[in-house]
Amino acid sequence: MKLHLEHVLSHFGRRRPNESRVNARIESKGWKNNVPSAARIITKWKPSGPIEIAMDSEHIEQLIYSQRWQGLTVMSTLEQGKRVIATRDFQPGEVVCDYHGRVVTAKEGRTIHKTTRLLFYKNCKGISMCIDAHLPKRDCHLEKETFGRLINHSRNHLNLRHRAYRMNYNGEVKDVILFIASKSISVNDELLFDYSVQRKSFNGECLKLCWF
Ligand SMILES: C[S@@+](CC[C@H](N)C(=O)[O-])C[C@H]1O[C@@H](n2cnc3c(N)ncnc32)[C@H](O)[C@@H]1O
Repeated sequence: MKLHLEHVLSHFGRRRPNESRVNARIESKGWKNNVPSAARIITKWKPSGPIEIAMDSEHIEQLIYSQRWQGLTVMSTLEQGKRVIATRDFQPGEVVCDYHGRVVTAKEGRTIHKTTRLLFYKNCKGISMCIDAHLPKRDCHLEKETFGRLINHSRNHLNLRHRAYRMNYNGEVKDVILFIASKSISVNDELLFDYSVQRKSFNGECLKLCWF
């Protein structure tokens, strides 16, 4: 029983599964005896293993591809526009969602348009790159607006950290930005990350922003 439990827990190392995923995993293994219930496995689950392991996870790959990240909803307020709100708890270290868009060089990113919804990062070779998420929907999931591009900024109250990883995505090795919970996130908490810009960034343009 313990071995089965540990096996399933490690399979879902960085993202809490739902019951149907746990049951599918158990079924795929063909176990007949000493099988813990899906509910027990989910209760025992906590983020485990190096985050790099999540990159080999079919579970995370499917969530990125389908954008069916559960546990999140979008709400709007007049002052802050759209905001991404948690509808379930997330534990520190859990993958919450990704920043989804077209991967371009940072140079290209700076020339396309000067709006927000561009996330600049360095890839594993140290090259400056950019995820361009200005389009609300991507070819790969036309019916879904992605969550990552709607997450607001906070330096002092952030609950997500973001980092670029390489992973197999739709048959290719690609850069993917994952948002990981940096602290416990409770139901109704707004998701927030640090955009890594300062009030004086962009020649002081941010000084004028009331939300900054
Ligand atoms: C990536 S979008 C985030 C989603 C955005 N709220 C929306 O309605 O689409 C970035 C824009 O959101 C707004 N924003 C970001 N963080 C904010 C905050 N802490 N308070 C108010 N507005 C914020 C700014 O207008 C910023 O240009």
